[in-house]
Amino acid sequence: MKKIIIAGPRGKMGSEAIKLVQSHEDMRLVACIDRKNNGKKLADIAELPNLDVPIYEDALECFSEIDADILIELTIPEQGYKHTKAAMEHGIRPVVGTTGFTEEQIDELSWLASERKIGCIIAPNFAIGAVLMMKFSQMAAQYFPDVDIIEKHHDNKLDAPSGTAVKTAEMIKESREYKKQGHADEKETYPGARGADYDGMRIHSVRLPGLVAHQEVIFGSPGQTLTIKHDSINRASFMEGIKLATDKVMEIQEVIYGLENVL
Ligand SMILES: NC(=O)C1=CN([C@@H]2O[C@H](COP(=O)(O)OP(=O)(O)OC[C@H]3O[C@@H](n4cnc5c(N)ncnc54)[C@H](O)[C@@H]3O)[C@@H](O)[C@H]2O)C=CC1
Ligand SMILES: O=C(O)C1=N[C@H](C(=O)O)C[C@H](O)C1
Repeated sequence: MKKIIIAGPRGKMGSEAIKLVQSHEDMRLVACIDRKNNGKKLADIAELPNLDVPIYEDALECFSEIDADILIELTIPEQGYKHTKAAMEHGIRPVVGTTGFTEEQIDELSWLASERKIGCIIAPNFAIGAVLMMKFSQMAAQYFPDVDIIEKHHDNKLDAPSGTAVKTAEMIKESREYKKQGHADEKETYPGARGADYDGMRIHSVRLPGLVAHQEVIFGSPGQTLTIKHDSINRASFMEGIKLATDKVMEIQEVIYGLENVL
């Protein structure tokens, strides 16, 4: 039985993750970390399930008092990093969905995990379809070095580009020969028109109400284009990946960055 703490229980992902834990007999929710409601139980909060599970505002207090195996981290970048680091320092294995961590932060967490010999999984996207979209894009980039990534999300998203777009670009970089795209003399009439530059390829972030999480990777070469596209139409799409990660994180003693390394 894996004892689980969820950070961000009132969020769109956190509330879905509570349902995930409740629906599996090999997992038990033992606490939540929220930015308010300290000392209350989940059952005291109208929008949360009727569970006798304590809520902590202070992650350190939670990790010291609660006997847990895994932290499922689904909050915001700055806080998520602190929670992840502190969890490992308390012997609790993080499964991190929160995006927006810097490369340096991921390196720091990798070092900590190796030193403490504790597992941690950081996955910018837990949807299996999104992982396949990234893998297919990595394959295609071998033959099509000209590529634009267009990610589209709801307008409550804090980080841009999305964690998925960053991971896609990193994976493409591994198989694509460097190329600075577009016209050598091109100029932006309005700054940002050509998107973010990652290793010569372009990333565009769309933020609109009504969207959930969507990405298109468009490749072009003379006379043809190839589009690889994935849509999450609701947050249930991420739950199978979170479940896989909670199983895997118990077996490893390092940071795994990306669900493609778990499947
Ligand atoms: N890896 C993946 O597959 C996915 C990752 N995400 C990421 O997960 C994170 C959460 O996404 P959503 O649930 O959509 O956002 P949300 O805005 O609905 O929820 C975030 C929650 O974090 C809570 N929070 C903020 N500061 C906190 C603190 N100091 N302590 C505890 N809780 C705090 C907020 O109260 C809120 O309930 C984001 O970073 C998002 O990019 C989202 C969807 C899928
Ligand atoms: O904030 C979101 O919603 C999502 N965030 C992740 C990201 O940044 O890639 C995963 C998914 O796209 C949903």
